[in-house]
Amino acid sequence: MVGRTSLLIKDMLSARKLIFNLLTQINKTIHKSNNKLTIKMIKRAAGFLIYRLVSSRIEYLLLKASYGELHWTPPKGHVDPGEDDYTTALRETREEAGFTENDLKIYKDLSKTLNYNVKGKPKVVVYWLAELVSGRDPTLSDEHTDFKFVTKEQISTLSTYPDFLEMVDYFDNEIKKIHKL
Ligand SMILES: Nc1ncnc2c1ncn2[C@@H]1O[C@H](COP(=O)(O)OP(=O)(O)OP(=O)(O)OP(=O)(O)OC[C@H]2O[C@@H](n3cnc4c(N)ncnc43)[C@H](O)[C@@H]2O)[C@@H](O)[C@H]1O
Repeated sequence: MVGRTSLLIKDMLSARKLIFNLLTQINKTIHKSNNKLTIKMIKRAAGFLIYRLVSSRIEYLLLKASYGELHWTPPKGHVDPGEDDYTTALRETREEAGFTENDLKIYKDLSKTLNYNVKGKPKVVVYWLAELVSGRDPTLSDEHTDFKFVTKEQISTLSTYPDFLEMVDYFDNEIKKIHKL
């Protein structure tokens, strides 16, 4: 009896481990606290930190959301089921700013991933760096009411999230190397 019980417990533990691994693979996080397992869906989004050069000044594009806290972010949005991050970044940038690949020089090898919580749920956002080469202004959708091209210093008046500002710092240094500024 004792042997059968310990076998059963062993089976349950392996089953739990199997479920844990499977759920992790399908993009969920599992948190263990007070011996209880809770599962949180991870929201995933992708976009581009778009900059333009005006003489040798670097200016970044931010869009003002028409909902919620009316926050400012680069063009980005949720990854649809079956879509890869890069395709999402292109689609959302086209939908939110009207820019296609023809408007941009995309640095596919330069990307940053931000991890933060929205309403208690984890969110992952992948940004690639892209230069606006067409010189066009964005065409906004109804998700945004305004846009601004701002310098790195001015960004902190529109967004105060430390990880976002660190990312801008990182890209700013890369841009200076690319253009030998
Ligand atoms: N409150 C709301 N009311 C009505 N409709 C809504 C809504 N929120 C979303 N929607 C709908 O969802 C759609 C947007 O979807 P998408 O356009 O597909 O996705 P998104 O850009 O990732 O959404 P969002 O702007 O919410 O994301 P962010 O992480 O910047 O921002 C999400 C939150 O995280 C905060 N945040 C942003 N960056 C952060 C960071 N680095 N660290 C911590 N928090 C951050 C923001 O301030 C914001 O509070 C809209 O069309 C709208 O219909």
